[in-house]
Amino acid sequence: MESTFKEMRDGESVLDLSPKANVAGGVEDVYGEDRATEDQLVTPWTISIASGYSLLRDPHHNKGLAFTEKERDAHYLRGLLPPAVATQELQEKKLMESLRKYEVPLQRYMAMMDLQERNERLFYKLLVDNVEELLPVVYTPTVGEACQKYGSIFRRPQGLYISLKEKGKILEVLKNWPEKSIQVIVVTDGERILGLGDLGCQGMGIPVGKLALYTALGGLRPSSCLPITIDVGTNNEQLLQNEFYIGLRQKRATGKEYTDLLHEFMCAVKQNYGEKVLVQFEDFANHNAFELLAKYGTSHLVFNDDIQGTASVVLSGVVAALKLVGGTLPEHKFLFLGAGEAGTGIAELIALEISKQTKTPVEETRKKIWLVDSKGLIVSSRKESLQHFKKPWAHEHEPVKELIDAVKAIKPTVLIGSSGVGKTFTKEVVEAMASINEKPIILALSNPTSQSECTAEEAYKWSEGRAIFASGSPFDPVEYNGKIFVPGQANNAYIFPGLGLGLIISGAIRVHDDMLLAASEALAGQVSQENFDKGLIYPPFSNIRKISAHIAANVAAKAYELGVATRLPRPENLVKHAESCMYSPIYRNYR
Ligand SMILES: NC(=O)C1=CN([C@@H]2O[C@H](COP(=O)(O)OP(=O)(O)OC[C@H]3O[C@@H](n4cnc5c(N)ncnc54)[C@H](OP(=O)(O)O)[C@@H]3O)[C@@H](O)[C@H]2O)C=CC1
Ligand SMILES: CC(=O)C(=O)O
Ligand SMILES: [Mg+2]
Repeated sequence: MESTFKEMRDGESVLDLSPKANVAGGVEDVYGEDRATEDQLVTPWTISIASGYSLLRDPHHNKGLAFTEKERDAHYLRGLLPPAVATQELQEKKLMESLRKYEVPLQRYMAMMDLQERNERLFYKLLVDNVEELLPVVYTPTVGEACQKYGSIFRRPQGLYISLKEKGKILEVLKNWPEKSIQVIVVTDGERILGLGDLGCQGMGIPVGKLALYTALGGLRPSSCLPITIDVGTNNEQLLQNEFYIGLRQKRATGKEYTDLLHEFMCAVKQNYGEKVLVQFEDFANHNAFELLAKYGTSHLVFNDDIQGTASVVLSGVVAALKLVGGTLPEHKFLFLGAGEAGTGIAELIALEISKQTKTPVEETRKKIWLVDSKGLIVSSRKESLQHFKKPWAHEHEPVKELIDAVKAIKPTVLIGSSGVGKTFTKEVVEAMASINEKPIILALSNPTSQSECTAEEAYKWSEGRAIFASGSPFDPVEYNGKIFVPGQANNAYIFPGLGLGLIISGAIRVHDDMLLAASEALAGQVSQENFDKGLIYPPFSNIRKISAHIAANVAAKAYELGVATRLPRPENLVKHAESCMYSPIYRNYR
């Protein structure tokens, strides 16, 4: 059965620039943030959606026990629900209580995914209101375990799967997706999922999780977000042998077969959604990631979260840390363990910022930054055999094999872990940093928690409480010598939701490095004295929607300044505008 009813829906309206809806025809504008396009201002929203039993099974519109008596009458729900009517707040309380009873994180993840499938608004209400508690459930570290076990826990498909079988038909596949006005795509090919390696098709947990954050943290509409996994096979033998594996059972396609499929995908995306859809590359292996970004960066609105988002968040953390450790950015010296996407991406953005501050060529400012890969310190004698993204970091120095020797030789003030290998910041390494620096900055970025270069407790204990520490996955506060130390989370989740929102509200058609710097500056500007007093270099995630609005505003302002914004005229107050565009998960009233 189908009924026609009017609601103020989070349709194509949210990110349009038209004035607030005051729609004739009685649509209930109960929530201030609802917006409407100009068309809708003329024609009242009247949409036909399922009613009765099907309405209860439609996650976009289902409200469970929160359907009012009137709604139960109007939409054929009588008898399909028990008599009690609950508020969204009561539903939220009940769900949080039951989530907290699960002892196994993966059970919490599955409960959250079930909720997303059952009642989307309630899912986002929980996530927005309990972000610090639920981020580790829907995101790192638990999403890592979920991807590893994705086949076993698979119930209903989420997102779009594009495999080699769909070669030549990708446009048709995109058209199968039920939502038409897509604004952000997060796509992976599953080859480097967090620090867990090649998880093939099971990497889908990552685009799904990242896009949940786009909505909860950045206010993008759920219906405008599309998670995609491109399946070209996997080289993970364990998965290939696993009877529950959900992907293609073959080794990864490479070379022309791979690039042709990706090219067909990128062309189909532009053809189907236009040039203003943001494509976020996520967790590709570095041998493809840099090339894809370079190849499509000039023709599409693309962003690589691991290279660019991470760079922006880490630069922000380091700039904020200067308030605690003193000195200017150009006065600091950086050493990385890991010279891949994250490591070289961060290094390049720091070098760019120093270059802007000192008006020195970036070739010069790079000399303050050193990287160690699996073969040791990157030095000029290795230049010939290095991958292209490492070459700019091959400075004059004698070969050094071990990290500890590199720390002693380079004497960095900032040590950044981006290797994907856990426990590599040993006691000796942290002690060496603490002997060189009064307040060493130590960032263990690798995810999930098992791959963190060291724990928060180790960083504080081994540095005798002097380290300024942050990590990619969250750690609890640590008590050391009677003092509580609160570690921050240096994760690109601070940046991509706000950056994406800024690109969308300005209608940007390209991503530019200056936007990453603008995002970074906005984030650093949100760290309060109270945060600094606790040793934090990032603001708490509980303020993330406000933080995202500031990031979005800075990014949009840069887009207008660079002439790549297409939404005109430019709103005067971009922060307010960003806030007013954000999706609210509060239930709508139906009539
Ligand atoms: N906190 C955050 O927001 C983010 C965290 N990350 C995390 O960073 C990690 C790396 O990601 P990414 O840069 O994309 O991965 P890449 O594969 O691109 O790079 C990994 C780098 O680490 C080096 N490496 C591997 N093993 C060792 C070792 N034992 N000793 C020294 N170096 C080693 C590799 O060396 P070689 O080149 O010689 O193989 C390579 O240079 C992952 O765990 C990921 O989860 C990534 C993005 C964001
Ligand atoms: C956080 C993230 O993007 C990663 O670990 O890959
Ligand atoms: Mg990533």
